[in-house]
Amino acid sequence: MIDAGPVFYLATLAFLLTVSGLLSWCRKFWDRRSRPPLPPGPPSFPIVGSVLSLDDPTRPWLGFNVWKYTYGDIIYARLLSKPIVVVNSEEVAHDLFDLRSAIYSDKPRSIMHEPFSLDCTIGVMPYGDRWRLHRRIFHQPFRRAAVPIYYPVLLRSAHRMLSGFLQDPAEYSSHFQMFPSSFILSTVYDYEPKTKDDHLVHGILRYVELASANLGLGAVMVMETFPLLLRLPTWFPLATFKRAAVNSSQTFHSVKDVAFQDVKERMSTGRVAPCLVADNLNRMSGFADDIFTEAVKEAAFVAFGAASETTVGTLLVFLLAMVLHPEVQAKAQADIDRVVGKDRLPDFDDRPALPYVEAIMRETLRWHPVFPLGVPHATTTSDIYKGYFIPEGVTVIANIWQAHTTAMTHNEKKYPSPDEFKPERFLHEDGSLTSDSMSLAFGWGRRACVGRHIADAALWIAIASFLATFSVHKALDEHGEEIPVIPKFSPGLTSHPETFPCRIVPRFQDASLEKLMQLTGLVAEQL
Ligand code: HEM
Repeated sequence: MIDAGPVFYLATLAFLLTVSGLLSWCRKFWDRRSRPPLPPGPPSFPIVGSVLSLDDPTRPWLGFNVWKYTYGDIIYARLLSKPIVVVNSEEVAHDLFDLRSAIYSDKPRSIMHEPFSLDCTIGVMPYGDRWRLHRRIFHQPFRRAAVPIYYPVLLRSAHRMLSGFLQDPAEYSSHFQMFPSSFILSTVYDYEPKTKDDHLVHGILRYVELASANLGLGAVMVMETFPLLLRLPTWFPLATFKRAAVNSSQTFHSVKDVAFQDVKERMSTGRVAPCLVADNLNRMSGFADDIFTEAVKEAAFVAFGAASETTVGTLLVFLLAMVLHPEVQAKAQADIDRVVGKDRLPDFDDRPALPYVEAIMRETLRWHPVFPLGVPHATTTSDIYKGYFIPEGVTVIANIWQAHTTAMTHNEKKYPSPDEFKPERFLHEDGSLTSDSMSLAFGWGRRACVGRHIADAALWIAIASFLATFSVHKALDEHGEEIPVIPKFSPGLTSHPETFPCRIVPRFQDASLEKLMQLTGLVAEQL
């Protein structure tokens, strides 16, 4: 008779586990043998994956460029435990994200999203019905045809930014920051913040700071590797991360609810200009269900974060380029003076007559894109591309920076001398604009930036207004000598120039606030 004691059960369990382990290994082995190879890539080691092959893991795009010369335009690697596919050419990016968008429009999952309420933000939402709903909510107010409605708001926001430069030129970053804060809150909530200490700006910025301070690559990797850390109670001494998550999530929900409610109340008295919240609620004509209402609240809150860092970063790149290239600045200013004159400031009607200013904007987006690696996508199913196997669920990164810079290597005619700031590359010999509108900087396919039309209008008016009224020069030391500017860029998902010394000087006559008010038409309370 068989003794069915504990030893027997343990032995049977061990046997079954071994057999199932062997079967699963055999299946994986067979799958691997029967499918095409993965794209080539750097060696991968246990735990760290291919991280050691990157010279500077905080600026991975530089390492991806180096990989390109060995492994080509499509690379497979592992960053710690995350498998990634790096796309290193515009052609491959177009093939995958545009032409196969049904497969390449998902976003990588992370256990960090939900604790910080990032699961409510469209940019990292999985490809599916919830994302579609959010995308429609954004598309309605920010589609190309709707953007001219916001021209007055964009002009006002740009003019208020100019008054900031006049009053305190050294604080240029914070004036650039105020510009998107002002136009995005107007276009989303019909709300114009008066100062940078405004309660709504403050609340949203607080959330953005909390989330970005705690969601660095290192922290994410640690949490992904040891997910139990997320279960620590908030009172636990080492649970600072958990406390930050609770804090940021509370901020997210309370600020989004209050701001939304404010618009609804004003709508009931008919005092709301066109904006994301009102347009979407009007579209539902009183039939908005809870899911839709919540999605509008979330999308409205998220718009600020999406618009703010990208717009500020791009304007900082513009300012840096002007300091380094006074000849470009002077040429643009001569054009503006000729077309607009000195008695008024540029407006959107002047845009077609100012191709050189347009070319400066495109070159700014090309020279140093704020998303050097775009925003990563993921695959919904496996795929085979150019004979390589692309696994399901893999993170797919478009090396936008690479697509810009090494276009020289692959297409000498497109962006020769890519490190140089040359707006002329976007102009024909007769001075008219080429068809290259630098759409690359806004991503690809179904997940491409849904705010790109308003971003385009905002960047243009900010650049044109600045050049019309101010010049930026290198700062001077105590001997009157120019202080050299050595460009340094921040690491991270978004990258922008670190603060640099410069002198911003007015170029309009009687450079006073009164004169600026005359030129802009702003009244004292709007400054
Ligand atoms: C200089 C300005 C901007 C740049 C360079 C920029 C760039 C980008 C990029 C590269 C993406 C990711 C695309 C992808 O996943 O392939 C993105 C997504 C997005 N952008 Fe922008 N953006 C800018 C301004 C704005 C503005 C003003 C808004 C205003 C609402 C906005 C809203 C969004 C949203 C909601 C997404 C997520 C789209 C989705 O996942 O479906 N962006 N942007």
